[in-house]
Order: sequence, then structure tokens, then C-alpha cells
Amino acid sequence: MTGHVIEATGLTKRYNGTAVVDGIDLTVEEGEVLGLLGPNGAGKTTTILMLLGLTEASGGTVRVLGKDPVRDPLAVKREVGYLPDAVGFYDNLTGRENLRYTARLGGLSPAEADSKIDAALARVRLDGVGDRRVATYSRGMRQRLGLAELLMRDSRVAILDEPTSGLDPQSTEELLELIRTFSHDGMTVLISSHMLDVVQSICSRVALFNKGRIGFVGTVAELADRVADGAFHVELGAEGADVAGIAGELDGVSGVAQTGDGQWAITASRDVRDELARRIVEAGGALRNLAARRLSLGEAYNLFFREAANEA
Ligand SMILES: Nc1ncnc2c1ncn2[C@@H]1O[C@H](COP(=O)(O)OP(=O)(O)OP(=O)(O)O)[C@@H](O)[C@H]1O
Repeated sequence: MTGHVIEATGLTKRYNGTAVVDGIDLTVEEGEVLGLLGPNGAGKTTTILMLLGLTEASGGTVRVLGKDPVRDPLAVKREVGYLPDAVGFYDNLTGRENLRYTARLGGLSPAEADSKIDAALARVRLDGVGDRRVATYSRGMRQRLGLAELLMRDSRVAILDEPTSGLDPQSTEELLELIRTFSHDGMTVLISSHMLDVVQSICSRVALFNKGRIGFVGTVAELADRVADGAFHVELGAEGADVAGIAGELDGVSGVAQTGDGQWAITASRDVRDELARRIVEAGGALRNLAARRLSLGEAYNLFFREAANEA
């Protein structure tokens, strides 16, 4: 046992001699929520399939809970739950019957299964509709049934593929809140998604896949530091002063762009608002508005891939 929940070293997958996952290193700790991000075809799904033992690596090693998913697929399958984009339930069975079916496949006794199913349905707030056919469920309810299945199976790791796609804002928030509580209880969660605001709201770290490699792994703040030489995005409205000149002279400012009439966007490695305001007023200018926020994951992500494209 390595101590890490997931540990991949030099993990590689080649199809017809072309590496679609090209020597990635990744470690994930217990209770982490890690976002797997990157453009279509970057290698996220292939990596997930290797973690699940559903496809064999062409090179490198991978351990999930200390086990090799290819050599020991049943052990990994027992402890790792996978929620694909469209969860496959039997529409003609009820939610409860679907879970009973999975429980039987997993070797649970009927009595043990029933008590676990009751608890899991209650936890995802489907206890009132557990005896309705899944055909009548909304997409949000299906996703929650998928989470109930992970709970029923006592999964220690959950791999979720676009869990909130197609959900309305309220169902999205409900699902994210459930995932947060699972992670607080020690479940390790990997989420592959293109919905960057969702990822930002739930993930402790993100891994950015680019052409089969992981170009960055860390927190959103670390990503912002790396791509923008700073994590602050200042929006400023001012008149009667040379804003570009004043801002450009401040320590830590890495970018100044005019975004409209008297409106400016400034990127800085620290919060420069006080100094900026003082200097503009001292120069005889008038301040109209001033706000600072951290770079969002979406902004940092776009900068990262723009930089990667320029380097290519
Ligand atoms: N069975 C296969 N045979 C040949 N090439 C494959 C196979 N499966 C995937 N690929 C290729 O591997 C590359 C990585 O695909 P993968 O599905 O892992 O990307 P992804 O990051 O998950 O993309 P998406 O965001 O669209 O899900 C793609 O170029 C894809 O065409």
C-alpha cells in the first residue's frame, strides 16, 4: 500500500503506436475532489479507463488503493464506483429494484442490501420515489440514484464523468452538495468535466490534460499564479488620468487592458486597489468603480491553453 488512493507513474496508452496518454504522473489523496480538465481528446477518459482496469496501460504503473486495476480488477471494482455520463439503469425497474439488482451482483445478502439501499436512498433524498419506475425519473434523479449506488456499495473512490451535464441549476447544486458531503466523509472523488464553474465550486485541485499529458496539477489559485503571474483581476473605471501608465508602474502588475470607455482590466500578483486608487486621485483623476477578484478557473484555464498553443 503506497498511502495514496491513486498513484500513477509514467502512465501511457498507445493506440496504433500513437500515445493518447503520454507518461502521466498523478497522485490523489483520500477525501480529495480532483477535477480532470482539458479539451476533447486530451486523454481524460482513457486515463479513467486505465484507473478502472477497463483498458490496459501500454506503459507505466497505476495503483488504486494500492492495487493494480489490471491484475486485480475485482478488488478495484469493489471499491471504486464509476458514474458515466449517462448512467445505465433499467427503466422498467424501480429505483430500489435497480439497486437490489446491483447489490445481488456485488454479492450482498438481500437483508444487508435492503438496509443499505434504504439508507442510500434517504441520503440522496430519493426515499419518497424509490418504488417508482426509473423511466419516470428526471436526469437529476437518475444521477442521484447513481450516487446512491456508490453509497450502497461503500465505494471509497468515485469517478464521475460530467455528473451535472443537462441538470438545471437547482439540481446541479443539490448534486454538488451531496458530492461535498461524500468527500467530507472520506470518499475520494475524481470529476471529469468541461463545466469549469462546477469544477471550481467543488474541486480541491484540478489536473489539466493537454495532448495526453498533464500540463498542470494543483489548486485554482496555483493555476492562476502560474498562468497570469498573479491571481488578482482588478476592474477599474476612471477618468482624467493616465490609467495605463499609472497601473503599469505598480509592482506586481502583469497586464493592463482597456475594456471600454474609461474601463480597465488589470492583472496583478497582489491586491493593488488601494495604491491604484490613491495614485489616480493624486494624478487628478476621478474614480468611478474599483473591484478585485481572484482569476476564475475559466479565465485561468483559457490562459493556460492559449499559452500551450503558443508554445506548440
Ligand atoms: N479505442 C480507441 N482506439 C483508437 N483511439 C482511441 C480509442 N479511444 C480513444 N482514442 C483516442 O484517444 C484520444 C484521447 O481520447 P479520450 O476519450 O481519452 O479523450 P478525453 O479527454 O476523454 O475527451 P472528451 O473530453 O471528449 O471526453 C482521442 O484522440 C481518441 O480519438
